[in-house]
This record gives sequence, structure tokens and C-alpha cells, in this order.
Amino acid sequence: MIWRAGRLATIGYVAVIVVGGLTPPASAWLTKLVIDRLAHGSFAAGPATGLAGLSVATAMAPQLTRYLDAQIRRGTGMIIQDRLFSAVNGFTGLGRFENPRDLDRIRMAQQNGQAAPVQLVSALFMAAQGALSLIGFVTALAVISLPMAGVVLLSSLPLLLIELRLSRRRADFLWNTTSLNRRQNLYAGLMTDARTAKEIRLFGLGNWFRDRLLDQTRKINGAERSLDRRVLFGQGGLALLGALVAGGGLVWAVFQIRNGALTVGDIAVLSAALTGTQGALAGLVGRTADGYQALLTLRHYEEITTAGPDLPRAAPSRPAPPLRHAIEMEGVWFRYADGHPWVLQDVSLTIPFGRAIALVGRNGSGKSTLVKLLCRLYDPVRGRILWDGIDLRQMPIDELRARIGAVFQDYVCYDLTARENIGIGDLAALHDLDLIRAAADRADIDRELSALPHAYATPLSRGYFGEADGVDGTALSGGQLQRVAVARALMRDSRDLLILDEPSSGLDAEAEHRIHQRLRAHRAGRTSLLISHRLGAVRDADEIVVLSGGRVIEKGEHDGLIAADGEYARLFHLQAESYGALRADGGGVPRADGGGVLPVGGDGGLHADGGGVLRTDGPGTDASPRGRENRRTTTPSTPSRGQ
Ligand SMILES: Nc1ncnc2c1ncn2[C@@H]1O[C@H](COP(=O)(O)OP(=O)(O)OP(=O)(O)O)[C@@H](O)[C@H]1O
Repeated sequence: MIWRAGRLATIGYVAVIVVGGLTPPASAWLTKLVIDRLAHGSFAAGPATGLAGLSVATAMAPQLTRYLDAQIRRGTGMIIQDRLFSAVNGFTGLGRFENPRDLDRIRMAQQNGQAAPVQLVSALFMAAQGALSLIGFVTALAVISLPMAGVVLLSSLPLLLIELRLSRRRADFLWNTTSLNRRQNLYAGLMTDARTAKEIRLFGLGNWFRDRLLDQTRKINGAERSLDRRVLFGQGGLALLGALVAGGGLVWAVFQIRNGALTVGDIAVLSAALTGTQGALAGLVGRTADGYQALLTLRHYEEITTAGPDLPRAAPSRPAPPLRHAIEMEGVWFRYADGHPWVLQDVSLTIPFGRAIALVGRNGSGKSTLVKLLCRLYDPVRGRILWDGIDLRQMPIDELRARIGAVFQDYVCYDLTARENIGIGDLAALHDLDLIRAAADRADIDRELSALPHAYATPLSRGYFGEADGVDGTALSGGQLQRVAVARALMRDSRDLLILDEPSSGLDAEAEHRIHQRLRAHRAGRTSLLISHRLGAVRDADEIVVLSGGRVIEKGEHDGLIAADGEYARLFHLQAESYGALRADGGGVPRADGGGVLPVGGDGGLHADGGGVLRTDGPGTDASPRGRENRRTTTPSTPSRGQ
């Protein structure tokens, strides 16, 4: 990786390391020569010039090392980011993004993975440099005194063991504190996010979150303190041992010079060698330990980049064909994790080609989960989903997804321009403003976007764009953003399946009416799945499927379901009642014959068929018990379940 990041820089780095490693022992030896020659009254110009050259190299080495190190770090950082995010984008399902351990691993890989390869290689190079210096010094020392060299080498063993142990503890500390860091980031993010600022201020949560943040920080600090103590005792003990060896060696040398066994010049080599050997040893061991720690950190990066697909493809592999017949769910069971409750239980349903299917049910009944399975964001635990008879698991996921347009319940507004926010629904058409405007028009948002200060070039974000970017961002209302998300999905309206999960939950009555009118016209003859709690919006679907507790409990057309007087009819009437008015004359009653209508705007709302109208806005409104009674009498008295 380092080699790929920059060959010249790598070669330069190695050269600097070799020179840097040999310089200290060479300097010590040249110093000895200078002293000895001067002591004997001879000329020492040669060694002195060598010394001068070496001091130039010593002065330049750190600057060069820093420069080359940064060069390599930038190059490898790029490669690491590329590999890491390619791997993350290769996680085709959602499971890994919901697993805290996997998320920690991704975060570790992202935070430390970039530095780790350079850390590892620079540790190796520096260790090699330390080794070169060590060899030089020990050789010099051995020339003067073999036992002394042996003592110095032996004293390095505890150093090596303790440093390796400490580096494992450092790596453990990093891993063990990732969940604390995760929560620390969470609370810090909550306190600085514009989206949470309102509630935090209104509910007075600021200090409560700050205390939680500080609690995490305290725990991290505690773990770090205990690590620091170990380092203090470990490295303190080593320093003491080193000082004892060096001090003892010097005292021994002074006695040897008095006895005439060593020259005055020897003491220069000896003192440089004693401290130099200790330094080189500490460098060698320390850098080896750093490299070891970097390796332990890289393990997380490796685990992410080699994790393989989270949703494996089943054999034999089949291309995803254009939909011609139907999408079928056969006995699908699903839960989010082992031990969690079943969210879908034995669900079988068919979405025939060209038909508009609606999915309704109470909160938590599994509607959005079913949508996620259709997009293959998860695989069924049991059962299968067929696309024209082919199991979704056999198709390349991107081919399948290219055939689907969807607006999810938890839609996203990206910190991008209005044009991009819609255009990313079909990247190939990102620059086709006419297409984008047509989609916006179908989602009933074109007028508002055209009126923005920079029209479609206006960023839909105030947090990331400002004067410095030469263009001011803006914020849209919740309902407007939802229509932007619908427009994004409609960029793919020529695709085989259109999924609309609560596309109008945040819209005002008029906007909701208009968008449903447009969607209804748009869905005609197309394969689509609409989820909505506004039952008036789904009534003219070709088939309405009712989910309850993860099971399909009813299926059929609106009229049939109302006539069956089951769960759908109950929810429909309940909702109708909540509008607070029922017409006593039968015209305003959600009728068993399918005439029931919820008007949502001044233009008569959804009363497509002119049948019974439940009005919120005009004459005929009747919230009287008589009106309600009347409704009851118009529903069949012998309910039968659709399914
Ligand atoms: N990512 C998840 N991990 C674990 N459980 C989940 C997850 N998403 C949903 N659930 C659980 O699955 C069940 C069904 O959720 P789902 O979102 O499918 O319901 P829904 O019918 O769409 O509800 P709503 O009408 O409120 O949108 C719920 O009990 C929910 O707690």
C-alpha cells in the first residue's frame, strides 16, 4: 500500500532511515578518532570533516523524514479511504449498520485505519533505524568491552517484553473505549444538531445530555488513567534499569582508564554507546511495539474490508428481468435478529404486474419491514420473495434495485441543492433539469422550488452552505421536503415497481389531496405498492392488504373489505369518525357499497365517485350520534374476514 502510495517517497524514506540509523554510531566513532588523534598530537582533519558531514545529515534527517512521512500518509490515507468506503458501500443490506459492534469496527477502521498503515511502516522503518544504530553501537561497545556489550544487550530483554505488553494494552484500550466514544459522539452530536436544537431547548435537555457526555468522558479518562499508570510503572522501571546500566558502565570505564586499559577517546565512544544503545534499544522496542499496536488496529480495518457480502447471492445466479407477471411473497417470516420477536409471520401476497396494491395496518404491524424485504435490504428468515418466479436472492442486488423506485417513510433530505436532491433518484438524469422538474411537478413541489432564491440550484441546507460558498442555502418545511422525496422516487417512474411508504404523512390536506390525485393518475397501469394510514388515499387501489401483528389478515378491494366489516372497515370507520362528522342522510356515510369518502380539501377531497361523503369543511357535516348510528346501520351485520 505504501509502495503504491508513492514509490519515490518510499525510496527516499528508506534512504533517510538508513542514513539516520548509521549516523549516531558513526559520529561516536569519529569523535573517538578526533579525541585520540588530538591526544596524540596528530592532525584530525579527516574525522573532523566526516563529523561535520554527519551533523549536516543529522540536522536534515528529521525534516526530510517528516516531509516524506506526510507524503506517504496522504497517499495511503487515500487508498485506505477508498478501500474502506468501497467495502462499506458493498454492504448491501442494513443489518451491519444496525449492529453496534459492526458500527464500532467501521468507526475504528475509519478513525485509526488511515493512520495505522503509515504508523506500522514508519514504526518498522524506525525500528530498522534503531536496529542499525544498535548494531553500530554494540559493535563499537564490543570493540571496547565484550562483557559490557553483553550486559547492555541483556538489559534490553525486559524492555522488549514490557513494551509489547503495553502496546497490546493500548490497542485493547482503543477497542474497549469505542462504545464509550460512540455514545460520547452521540451526545455531542445531539447537542450541536439543528434538528434536535428545538426540543433540547424546549425540554431543557442541554445539561442532561452534557452530564451524559461527561459521564462517558469520565469513564474514558478512567480507563486511560489506568493505562497511563501501567505505562508509568513499566517505562519508569525500564528507564531506571537503563540508567543503572549506563551509570555503572561509566564508573567501570573511569577505573579502566586509570588502569590504562582504555584510552580517553574510548570514553567518548563508551558514553555515546551506552546512552546511544539505550536510546536505540528504546527506539527499536518502542517502534516495534507501535507497529504491533498498529497491526492490532489494522485488524478492524481488515475485518471490514474483507467481511464479504452481508446478503449473499443464492445459486444459480439469475439476471433481474423486467417485471412481466408478478412479485410474490411466499410464506415469509422475518425478525430483525435471533431472539427478537417475529415481525412478519407467514406472509403471502402477490403484487401483480400493472396493479396498484395498498398495504394498511396499525403501527408496528410490519408494513415498512415488508417494503425493506421487497428492496432486499434484509432477507426473509423463512420463505421467499419471487420476482417473476425468480428468488430475489438469486439476482444481483443492484439490478433488482435499479428496477425499483421508492419513497421511504423515514425519507431523507440531503444537504444538496434542490436539483440534486431530486436528481439523485436517477443519477443518469442528474443534469437533466427538464426531467427533474417534471418529477417535481408530479410531486407537486415544482412551484415552490422554482420560487427559491436560486431556484433548483438552491441548497436545501442552511448548515453546510453560506456566504463563503457564494450561494445561500435554505430550509424547506417538513411537508415540502416530503414532496421533494416523492419527486426523487418519481425520477424512477419508468421502473418496474414504485413503492410509496407513507408519502403524504406530513402534508397539509390540500397538498395531500393533490399529491394523491397525481399519484393515483400516475400509478394507473403501473405496478405499485402504497402504504398509508389515510385510508381514503388507498381506497381505489386494485387490492388492499391488511397487516396485523405481522400477518396478512384481510385482502380485497375497498368495497369488499368494508362489506366484510373486518379490521379494515373498523379502521376506516374509526378514521372517518375522527374527522368529527357523519352525515345523517346517508350521503356522508362511509358506505358499505364503497361510496364512503374522506374529503380533504375545498374541492371535495377524495370523493371520486360522488358517493357518501364524510366532510370536514362544509354543509352536511353531522357529528351527531344519529349520524354515527346511521353509519353503523349501513355496514353489513355479518362480517366476514377478507383473509
Ligand atoms: N431496524 C429494526 N430493528 C429491530 N426492530 C425493528 C426495526 N425496524 C422495525 N422494527 C420492529 O418491527 C416492527 C414492525 O415495524 P415496521 O416499521 O415494519 O411497522 P409499520 O407497520 O411500518 O409501522 P408504522 O405504521 O408505525 O410505520 C416494530 O415492532 C418495530 O419495533
